[in-house]
Amino acid sequence: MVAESERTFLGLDLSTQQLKAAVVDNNLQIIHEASVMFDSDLPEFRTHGGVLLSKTNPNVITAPTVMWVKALDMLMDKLTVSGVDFSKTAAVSGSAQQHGSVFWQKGSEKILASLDPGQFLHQQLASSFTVNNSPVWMDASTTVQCRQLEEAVGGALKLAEITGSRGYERFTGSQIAKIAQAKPEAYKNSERISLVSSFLCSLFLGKIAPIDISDGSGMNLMDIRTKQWNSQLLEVVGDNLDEKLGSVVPSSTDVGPISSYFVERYSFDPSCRIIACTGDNPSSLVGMRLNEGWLAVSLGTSDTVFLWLKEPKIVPDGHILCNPVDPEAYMAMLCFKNGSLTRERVRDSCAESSWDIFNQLLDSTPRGNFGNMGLYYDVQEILPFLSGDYRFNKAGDRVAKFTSLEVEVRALIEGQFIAKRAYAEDIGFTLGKDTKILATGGASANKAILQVLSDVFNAPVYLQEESKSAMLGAAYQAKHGLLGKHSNYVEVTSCLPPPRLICEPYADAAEIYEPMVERYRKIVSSLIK
Ligand SMILES: O=C(CO)[C@@H](O)[C@H](O)CF
Repeated sequence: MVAESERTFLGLDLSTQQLKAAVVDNNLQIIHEASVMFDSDLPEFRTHGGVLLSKTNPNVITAPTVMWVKALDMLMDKLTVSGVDFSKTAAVSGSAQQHGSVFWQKGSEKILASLDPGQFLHQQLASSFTVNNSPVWMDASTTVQCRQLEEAVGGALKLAEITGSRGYERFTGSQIAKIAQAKPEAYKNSERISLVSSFLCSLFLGKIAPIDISDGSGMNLMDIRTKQWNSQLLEVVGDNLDEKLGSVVPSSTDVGPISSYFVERYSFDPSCRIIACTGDNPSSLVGMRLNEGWLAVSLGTSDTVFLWLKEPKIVPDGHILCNPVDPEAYMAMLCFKNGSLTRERVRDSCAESSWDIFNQLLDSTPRGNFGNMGLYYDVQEILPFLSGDYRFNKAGDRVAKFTSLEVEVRALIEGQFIAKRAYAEDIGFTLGKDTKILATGGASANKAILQVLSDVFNAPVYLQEESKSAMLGAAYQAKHGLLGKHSNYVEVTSCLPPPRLICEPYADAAEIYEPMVERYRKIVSSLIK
């Protein structure tokens, strides 16, 4: 057994474009990192952005399962060469792209349990999959199967109420249903079906690992309240699916000792424990150390709002997942497709493509923007389901353009954050005096934008420096899971520096933005109908 002060934790993130890992010390400080980029480090698989695009159907998007296995072989060698002493690793956990699925060939569990430490994993597992190219989250070819799942339980809202989301093409239930319908032999010969996260866990465990409740919430198959598979939905998807999926476990579950393969090949201590792996978004919540009362806003190409919820409220286009650190709580994900690309479009058209000019224009207009409001969508938005630009003046009339560049810039930023607040409140987030906002993602470097975020939510905004929140969340989860039930995730991560306070709301923020949120809701309902 490794001494507490000496022990380390290994966290991995099997994302769309790469497999990366961090080794952290007992104080959760990174001491080693490595990554394998699928496209450039494994060119023999000929992926683009880590995936394969079908030549016949642009909606069919997969990834070679064995590529992920070979990437782990390479990653472990990179970590070994960089001097990692795996004998000190007390626990391992991982995160992975959500919704993807891995179909294990009959007999593969026996192979996993008796791997030869003298050979690479990929050499021994090359024939262990009935579906060689795993469906991944970018696939959009399962609309028929989405409707089948919705009809099975009484409609889209009912499916959302049971599983946390209405039917989505990328969700695993529809993907498995498509395999069962289009490749019945492959489905029949699959002894187990994993998510990408539980597949990664299986490689370290030396047997098929259970699906965790948080990533399991992204399948349209699991009841998020009972944490059990919904039998009506499993029946619609395929025969004996419950046996193929196995039972789910809480996300910080210690699922067993590390496989002897890793002990003998990489000198892990046999006492090293494997903690359940989970989806990249739940793992990001862990890595951001999100807690009750906090709301995280990831400002990237698309914007994502992460919420910690005590109880779920269902909105037709939000995602409710079981919480990865507190199995009695929930988390929500609200995805807004029109994020940084739309901010850049307005920057280019109003501010000569300069963020400095953009920020000057933003700072030169008052909070509330003289009563003007705007909604800007370059691509079909999810929340709300709209595309195009919509501008409204103080009188509430829709106008083709605003009177000044400054008004346009502020209308964009206020409109984006007012939408986020409206949907966060709709899904059950209660804004109060203890509310704190955690900003992350590329645009969180812009303080002028964060000030508007703070004013709209009437809450202080903190900055999450770390951009690798999913991978670090896995490393933190490894320690949290090892310490087991007695451990409190807040205490486990209390050794880390607190997020940095960036800005606080102006005193008039509440009186200005509360009416604007209500006005936003009225505008959207008038546009949607
Ligand atoms: O589909 C998603 C979440 O629902 C994506 O964030 C994937 O998890 C990215 F890998």
